[in-house]
Amino acid sequence: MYTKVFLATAFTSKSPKEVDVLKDCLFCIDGEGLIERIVHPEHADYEKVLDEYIHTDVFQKIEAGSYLLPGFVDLHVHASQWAQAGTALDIPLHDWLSTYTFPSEAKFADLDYAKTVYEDVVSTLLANGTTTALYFATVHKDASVLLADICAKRGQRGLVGKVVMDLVQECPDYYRDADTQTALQDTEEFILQVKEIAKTTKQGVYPVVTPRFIPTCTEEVLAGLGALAAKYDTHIQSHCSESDWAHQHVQQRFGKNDAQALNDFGLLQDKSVMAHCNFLSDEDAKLFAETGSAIAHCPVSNAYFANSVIPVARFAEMGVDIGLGSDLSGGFSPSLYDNSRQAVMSSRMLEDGVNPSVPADERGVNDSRITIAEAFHMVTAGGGASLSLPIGRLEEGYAWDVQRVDTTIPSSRLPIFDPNEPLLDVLQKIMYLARPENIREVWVQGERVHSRN
Ligand SMILES: Nc1nc2[nH]cnc2c(=O)[nH]1
Repeated sequence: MYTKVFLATAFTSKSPKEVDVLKDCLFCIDGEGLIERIVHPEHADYEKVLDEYIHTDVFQKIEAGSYLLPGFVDLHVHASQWAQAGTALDIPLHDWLSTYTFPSEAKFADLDYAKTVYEDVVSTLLANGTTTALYFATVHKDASVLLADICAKRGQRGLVGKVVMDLVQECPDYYRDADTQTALQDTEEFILQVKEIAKTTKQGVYPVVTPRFIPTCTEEVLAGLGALAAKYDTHIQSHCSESDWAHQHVQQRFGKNDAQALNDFGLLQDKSVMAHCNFLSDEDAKLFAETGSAIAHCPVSNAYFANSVIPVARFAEMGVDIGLGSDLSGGFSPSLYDNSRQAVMSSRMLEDGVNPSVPADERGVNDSRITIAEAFHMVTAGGGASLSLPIGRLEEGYAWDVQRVDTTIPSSRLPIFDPNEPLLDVLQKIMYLARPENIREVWVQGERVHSRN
């Protein structure tokens, strides 16, 4: 017996560059919220399965004009920074952190305030089609546990990190870990508490070891965090080679690139996701591919803070796992649709170049462009592979993490006039033009967690 059966037309990524259209398929969901079977109209038992379920209350027909897409995976989001989204994007990263972000994050010592912001950001991401999020919380252990608890209760697959920053010279007195030992002890307690919360969920919540970035961390804490991640087999997240300033800071301190330094501390492994990575050398990218570490590409944020466009096409070609991150609030938008659009636009600017006074053949970087299908891959299957979780694809054995996009709502700006429009064109229009209003239902691990009537 299936617990749910959907009759729908859906899109899923077939390969990094190709999309599969699943037309009028039956998606059969098991009791754990996994896709047990996808029955295509040409399968011999299609009519039999349809007849068996069509008159039951576990059957749902997705009406014409609505399409199912895998839920999106946000590989880099500072949940606390939702409170300052859209502000101060005109100043450099270092100033933005010290004048806006650290004071704003310090407020999360207050659990009531943390609850208000965290409930809102989790709901907002779900309403934007984001079913899995890799979150930075703040340095505060209790508020970070609270974020994991809110994800658990709202049904979002949250991977949550208590942020570690213990380097006295680089962190303000009002906002850092008390000392190195406390940072490590708080992280260990945090990991254990989140593992307990995870037992109460169907979709899973996960503790993530989270050194903010090398510039705010002592060597002792970085090594200790690498050891904790190994001990508890957790995910790891940080920022890596984001901007000229951050990249050079690590070079000056260790005489090597960020990627190499992170690896030396045991922080690059299969469940590591590093944000930005704009200044990775080819050697660094090889290290990412060899260790199975992933890049969280944050194209909106990068336009403000990264001083460059990351060559994702080259790194993908080298075998690095890549997904997309909203990077609230270096990126102002909670929508991974917006980030997919920006990923394509930024890649085109890298390929063509941006300075009109330079001759065309010297202006850009060849073979840098990505298509919207590649962005769709990054925001779904690429995100799932980056986290080593069975999510981001509509395939048997994967979680039923799905968004229903209705292209027919009256306020929709989706110009679909021809009922026979090729479905791959419909997907392109959805990726470029859909807004939260179009996202009518969202499921995580088989449970409906958002609906808009
Ligand atoms: N974009 C971004 N980069 C960082 N580097 C260290 N902390 C941050 C942060 O909060 N946002």
